[in-house]
Amino acid sequence: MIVAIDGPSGTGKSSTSKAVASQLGLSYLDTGAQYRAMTWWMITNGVDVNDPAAVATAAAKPVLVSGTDPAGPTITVDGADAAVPIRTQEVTSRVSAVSAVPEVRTLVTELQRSIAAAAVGGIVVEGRDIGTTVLPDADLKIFLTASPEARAARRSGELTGKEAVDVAVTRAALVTRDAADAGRKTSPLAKAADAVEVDTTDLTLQQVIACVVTLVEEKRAAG
Ligand SMILES: Nc1ncnc2c1ncn2[C@@H]1O[C@H](COP(=O)(O)OP(=O)(O)OP(=O)(O)O)[C@@H](O)[C@H]1O
Ligand SMILES: Nc1ccn([C@H]2C[C@H](O)[C@@H](COP(=O)(O)O)O2)c(=O)n1
Repeated sequence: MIVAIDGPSGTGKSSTSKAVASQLGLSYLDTGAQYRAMTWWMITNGVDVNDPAAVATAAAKPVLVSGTDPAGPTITVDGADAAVPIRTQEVTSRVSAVSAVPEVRTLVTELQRSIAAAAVGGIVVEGRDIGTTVLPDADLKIFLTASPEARAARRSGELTGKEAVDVAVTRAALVTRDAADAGRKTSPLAKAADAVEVDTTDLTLQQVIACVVTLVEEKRAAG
């Protein structure tokens, strides 16, 4: 059972995918974490992320390793734990530029396919182009959506103290990132023609998880 979950930022892909994978005994892959890890490596190694040729030349250098246990997914770069540094604002603001470079996408897509092929018990893979490009033969494809207002409110709720930013600022940042991800030439953020769209705006996370679990079980029963 291969489940592809795509959608814009903050629609609940990671939370839903991890919970669904845990409940159903499947592996879990966060492909956004891989693009973030690539971006972090570029920044750390002084590569100009706004220079696609420089990014393309460097893309094969970092060794990315993803752990696929949904109870504790991991990501390392050249053996170093990258789980925390890939979530900084600096990485978030630069990841769309790095992930738009075709050479980066070719390498990361190959890695994702090899991880999915090795997950003999099945896997939930979440990202932007999983149903359209990475795993077009996935058994089930889901495309999560939510209004920009709902997504910004969710994201702002995660930040406290010094980190806290205005909801309007969060909304503007995620709309800008979605536009870059949907507008790039190579495997943009898109809904596959055969994906089931789930609008999560007015659903709780538990309702979204239950909905996706039901869709997977229906697919298994049919299949
Ligand atoms: N249906 C929901 N209702 C309320 N909050 C939700 C819902 N789904 C997810 N959340 C919360 O919204 C935030 C973003 O969720 P999550 O990280 O799963 O989204 P995402 O689509 O993976 O985002 P990104 O693509 O930016 O990584 C989290 O704090 C999560 O707990
Ligand atoms: N399959 C994917 C997954 C992610 N990306 C890019 C675009 C996102 O802005 C960025 C970070 O993803 P997130 O951690 O927010 O899910 O990575 C992509 O191009 N393709």
